[in-house]
Amino acid sequence: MFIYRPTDVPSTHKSASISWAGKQTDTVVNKSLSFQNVPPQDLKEPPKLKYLRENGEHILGSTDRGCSKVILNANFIPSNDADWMFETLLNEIQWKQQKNLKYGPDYKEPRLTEWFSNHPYHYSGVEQAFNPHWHPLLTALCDRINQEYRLHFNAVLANCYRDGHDSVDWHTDSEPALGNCPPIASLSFGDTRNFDLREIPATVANGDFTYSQQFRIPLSHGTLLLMLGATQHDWQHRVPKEYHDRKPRINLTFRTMHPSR
Ligand SMILES: O=C(O)CCC(=O)C(=O)O
Ligand SMILES: [Fe+2]
Repeated sequence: MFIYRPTDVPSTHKSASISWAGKQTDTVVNKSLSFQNVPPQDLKEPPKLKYLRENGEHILGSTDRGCSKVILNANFIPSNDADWMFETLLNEIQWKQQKNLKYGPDYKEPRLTEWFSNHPYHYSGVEQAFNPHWHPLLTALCDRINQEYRLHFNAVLANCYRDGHDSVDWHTDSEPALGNCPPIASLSFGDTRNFDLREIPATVANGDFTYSQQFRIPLSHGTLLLMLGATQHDWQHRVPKEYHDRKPRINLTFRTMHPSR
């Protein structure tokens, strides 16, 4: 790509002397226009949003912290089981709308949540009290994920998105209590919603994500997504609001709490 800039170019012609108001002028300068090549960094195109839809492991990227990757399993819960699980969780969890003090004293999160763990959880302006009263279905799902993927989850944040206006903004799940490079398992039920990931630039100081790699993963009924390696340090994620109607969706994010940290 080129950028158009006018430049002063001395005439290469042996110009005839020009007389103006009785005076001779010897130098003729042509105001001409030329195209100059501009250094590539000014012209970088923002990377295109890439969709991840295939089951299996996807490497997002790698930094000195290590590799960031996700594992997608859209068949983790067959749809007939996912149907009754969704209804059970929708009806039997004590959903509440939390305040998020990061955005002001009266700001309420645009979704409903409930936290299950022997420990309280504090994340970006929200305080979830400890709640050891796990729903038996959550215990069963946590045990199954721990066994199949050899993980040690002991906490779950349940999210309910009532419609397309509910969302969660860009964030990482990297609170100190989750330890270094925490694995997170996310299990979805109900309507499909987009799950976006964007790379945190090495120089994040100005908060400019224009040139960050970005992935979009549509998460459907019964889908398990594991976020592993350095994903919580090097990538942010969100569930954006939708312009079209969406039916309710429940998402369970399983985490490992290390209370001593
Ligand atoms: O709903 C989702 O898929 C993501 C939820 C999430 O990022 C969170 O609870 O931290
Ligand atoms: Fe998250």
